[in-house]
Amino acid sequence: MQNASLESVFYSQKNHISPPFLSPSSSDSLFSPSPERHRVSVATNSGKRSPLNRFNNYQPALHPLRCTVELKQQMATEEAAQIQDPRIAGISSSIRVIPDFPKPGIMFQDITTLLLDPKAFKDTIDLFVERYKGKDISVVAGIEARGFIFGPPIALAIGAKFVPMRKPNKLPETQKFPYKLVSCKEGNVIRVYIASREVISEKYSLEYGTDIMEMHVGAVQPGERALVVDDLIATGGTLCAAIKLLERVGVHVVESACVIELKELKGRERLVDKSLFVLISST
Ligand SMILES: O=P(O)(O)OC[C@H]1O[C@H](OP(=O)(O)OP(=O)(O)O)[C@H](O)[C@@H]1O
Ligand SMILES: Nc1ncnc2[nH]cnc12
Repeated sequence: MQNASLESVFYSQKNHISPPFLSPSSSDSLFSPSPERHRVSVATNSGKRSPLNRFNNYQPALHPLRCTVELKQQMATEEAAQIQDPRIAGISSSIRVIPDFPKPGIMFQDITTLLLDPKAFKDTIDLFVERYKGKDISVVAGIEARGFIFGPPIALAIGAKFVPMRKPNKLPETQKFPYKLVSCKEGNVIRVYIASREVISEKYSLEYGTDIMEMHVGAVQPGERALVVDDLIATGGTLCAAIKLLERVGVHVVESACVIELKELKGRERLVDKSLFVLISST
């Protein structure tokens, strides 16, 4: 079997960059059980790295749920089949890492340098589009702020609408009927305030703080199939909040897609059985 040689391609790279990865725990029908599922092309890893790029310790992305004795053999086979796409090295080397931003101890993954590189940016969008085109996804939900950069071009290319998942108090709410007048027993008219149902919110925790995410309820319909897009998964709190918001209004989240995964923060574990696809994974 060609596993040995493929593994050596994987592990001998100086720039250990993980291949695109689909959580096998996904019960979704995004991909048919055909060989297409893990189709990728051979890695050359020839892209030049920026001196500021600290993504220097990559390894193949493994889903924690896969780490059982029973699945070891299957894992080895699947990992060997996940040959890197040559475009990923260029994308990885275009990302800058800023130490101690926004707080001491945080290695900030800055995708603005990826955006300055048209090839890396296009390759990033293309890799996602190739994965999601024809998968019956009607909603791409992008997370503020950096999900607003990657989400819209993916949505346009796959023929889906784009729904922004915003920071609090940014989405306009309908204020037309903030209350209704109701007669009570005594014949008095009282004012009953109605919570606006235009925007729903989820509070969540981050690597460096907490935040609230909001979505317009009417933007999506129950039963729609959504892809959640962001630049990066760290602790997974942000993606969890986005998935919760969509599921609260009856949307089926097919998968979440990020450019970067910070594996050491174990966000994938927090997603439990929700499928996650990333282009680049760091340890
Ligand atoms: O997996 P998590 O621990 O939840 O972190 C990931 C989130 O953190 C970053 O956004 P940030 O909250 O810094 O907001 P910004 O994009 O508006 O700067 C990043 O763009 C993700 O959205
Ligand atoms: N290290 C990091 N770099 C960029 N965005 C982040 N969001 C959470 N952690 C981050």
